[in-house]
Amino acid sequence: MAVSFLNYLILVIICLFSLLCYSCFFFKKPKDGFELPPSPPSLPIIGHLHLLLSGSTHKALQKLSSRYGPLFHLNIFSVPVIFVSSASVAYEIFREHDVNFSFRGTPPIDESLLVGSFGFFTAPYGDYWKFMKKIMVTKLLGPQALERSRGIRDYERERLYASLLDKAVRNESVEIGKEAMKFANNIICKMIMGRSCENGEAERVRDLVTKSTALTMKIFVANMFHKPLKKLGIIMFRNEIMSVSCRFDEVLERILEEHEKKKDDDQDKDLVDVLLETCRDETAEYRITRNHIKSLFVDLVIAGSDTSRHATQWTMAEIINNPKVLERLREEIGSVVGETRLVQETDLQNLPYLQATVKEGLRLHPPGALFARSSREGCKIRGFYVPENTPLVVNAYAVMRDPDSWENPNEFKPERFLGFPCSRQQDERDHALKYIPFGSGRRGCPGSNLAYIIVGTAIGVMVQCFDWKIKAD
Ligand code: HEM
Repeated sequence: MAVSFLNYLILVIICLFSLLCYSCFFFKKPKDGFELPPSPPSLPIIGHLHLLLSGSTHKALQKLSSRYGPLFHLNIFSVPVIFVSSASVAYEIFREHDVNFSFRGTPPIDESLLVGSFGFFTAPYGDYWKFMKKIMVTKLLGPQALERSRGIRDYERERLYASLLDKAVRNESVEIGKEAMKFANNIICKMIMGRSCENGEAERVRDLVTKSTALTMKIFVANMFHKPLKKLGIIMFRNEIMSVSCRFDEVLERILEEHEKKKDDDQDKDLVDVLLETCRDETAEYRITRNHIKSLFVDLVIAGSDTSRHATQWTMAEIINNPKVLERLREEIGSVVGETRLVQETDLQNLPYLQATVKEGLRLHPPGALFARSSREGCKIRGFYVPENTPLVVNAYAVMRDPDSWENPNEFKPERFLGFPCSRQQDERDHALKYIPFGSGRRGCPGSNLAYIIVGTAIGVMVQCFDWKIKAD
């Protein structure tokens, strides 16, 4: 459905482009002596656009990389986009050009709370990003902040167990994705806005996260084409994106007002309280507005909920299809936790095989299979030229299935993450470079520790307490 709509839209764009002189959209020519990375033959006007329209873009791009190498480019109309598909090229970029690629390009719709210009995700690497990252780590995602919010996750873990038990007793089928989404979303909402989440707001937010996730492809397309199309006065998918943004705005305005009504001497401050204080503080290192707070909230729930859902769902599917893995997980949990209590997040450090299983699930099925950056300045990679302001997409799916880096890359083998008998540190370093489900460098995911806890405990509970069988359609 989404693809046919896209096809229609692409046709409209092609017509527009053929009517207009598009030479003004051409990127600067490569610097003397250096060429762009290799590229497949392209079609007139649309360039390689058709290659990106398959259902599984990351797989289509992986195929192209086996033909054109780990660093190649595609032209979308006349805009070159660079693609990275091997651990060694990704390593070169994150180690030698990390600052230059710590940008994500300009957002398609400035005023939107969804990937707009107030957001953290889209913020250029600079003062605002550094200021918000510090608050995010100290108040939400760093080790001490995670320790303070453990009670929230314990409560949600019990609720997950109760919900699964209820269905099991009634012999009902379970949609793992739905349960995992609810679990992750409740945790993230409560960690950010504390009690306000209890008045049914979490459900409304979850519904909006689902709508935003469904918009992902359109946002990606809007992002790619907004530069040339803006010149024509066209902003793609504007109405749909703004409709979700406005609904987020309504929910979030209510939450902010509720926080403002709270007494000042309330010691129990959540992230929203801290950000509202910063908003009022005229001497703050960086002056933020209500829109910055709302956009950060939107970024965090979108970045954290659906990714955790995806990881839990796929890892459980692999476990159910690999009975030996399931058996070993049960044995490990049984020997560490026993049968009289529910597995909890403090157990995770003593459950290496469960941790390895989650890592392997993320390797084979990364929720962020493609993540995008943009070059601030022109630079040289592997002898090729990458012009300034050029989108660069890292294919984490291809990097983590690269046969040069992984033995039997398409097999689900959690054992590959179990300790390294000799020269441990060097092996661990090598692993870190080719294992990028959370990206890498300055703009790498700040929520990876929380994600491991959410996915690890959800899978722990599902494996410890229930038998699973795939329902035939
Ligand atoms: C399994 C779960 C998750 C996966 C696979 C994942 C993956 C990613 C990836 C691939 C990126 C882009 C990294 C890059 O450009 O190098 C990212 C960015 C980000 N993630 Fe996650 N993520 C997950 C969970 C979370 C959670 C739980 C949160 C917080 C609640 C979160 C917050 C963010 C933020 C704020 C960014 C933007 C970082 C920046 O631009 O500086 N993520 N994530």
